[in-house]
Amino acid sequence: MDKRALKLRDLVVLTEECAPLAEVPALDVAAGEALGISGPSGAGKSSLLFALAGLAPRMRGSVLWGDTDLSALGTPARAAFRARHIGLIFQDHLLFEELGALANATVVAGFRSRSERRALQDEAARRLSSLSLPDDARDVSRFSGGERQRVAVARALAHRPSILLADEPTASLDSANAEHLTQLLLAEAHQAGRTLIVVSHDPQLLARMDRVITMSHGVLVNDFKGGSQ
Ligand SMILES: Nc1ncnc2c1ncn2[C@@H]1O[C@H](COP(=O)(O)OP(=O)(O)OP(=O)(O)O)[C@@H](O)[C@H]1O
Repeated sequence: MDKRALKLRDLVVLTEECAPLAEVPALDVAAGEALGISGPSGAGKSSLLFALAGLAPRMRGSVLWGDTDLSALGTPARAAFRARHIGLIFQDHLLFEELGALANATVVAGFRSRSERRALQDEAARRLSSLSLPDDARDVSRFSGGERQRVAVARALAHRPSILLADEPTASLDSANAEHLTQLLLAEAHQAGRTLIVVSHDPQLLARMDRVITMSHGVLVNDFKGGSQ
């Protein structure tokens, strides 16, 4: 796995109609760092996270992951970069309801060669098992909220991405499961070297990040060092 630092310069995330959603003049995140994004509802946190994944409707400025500037890529190249380098945990999971856990966890297989697909399948199965999810044939539509969350986590990690982006990952979890997921995410950053960026309202999760930035009214207003454990 290669490691990817993030460098944002003069970033403005825009709607289709070119209205500003989030602005970040400059931000640097080291490879393997755990960054939290906090701020009130509607502050532009998810819009920023989507831009970091190359999913913003429009953007100006640069989003450099290592030497790749996402803002300079067209839609297919962004999708290919995402499939190879980014693991995404969405706020509402965004699973394919009619598919099982393993099929959901291997959705990027279409971007892979045959030999890579084998490795992806193996890693997805290993992740599902370590998250205590049986590899059964049930559609995920029949899964509980906590099980769905764990499928989303397995999917984000199955292709061994260098970048892990999570939107409110602990929002629907009880405190024990939230703590378990927090530990898992931090281990992915500090032990595996994945660059971790998490949007959250959860003060316990944010307190564990290496650094937290705060968004307000679509603008980055604060950037401070936290105390991860
Ligand atoms: N594609 C879009 N077109 C128009 N407006 C949008 C679009 N995406 C987001 N918005 C608006 O931009 C604002 C910021 O949304 P965003 O989801 O980034 O906020 P947030 O800080 O993540 O909020 P929350 O904490 O409630 O999830 C909101 O008012 C939202 O309705």
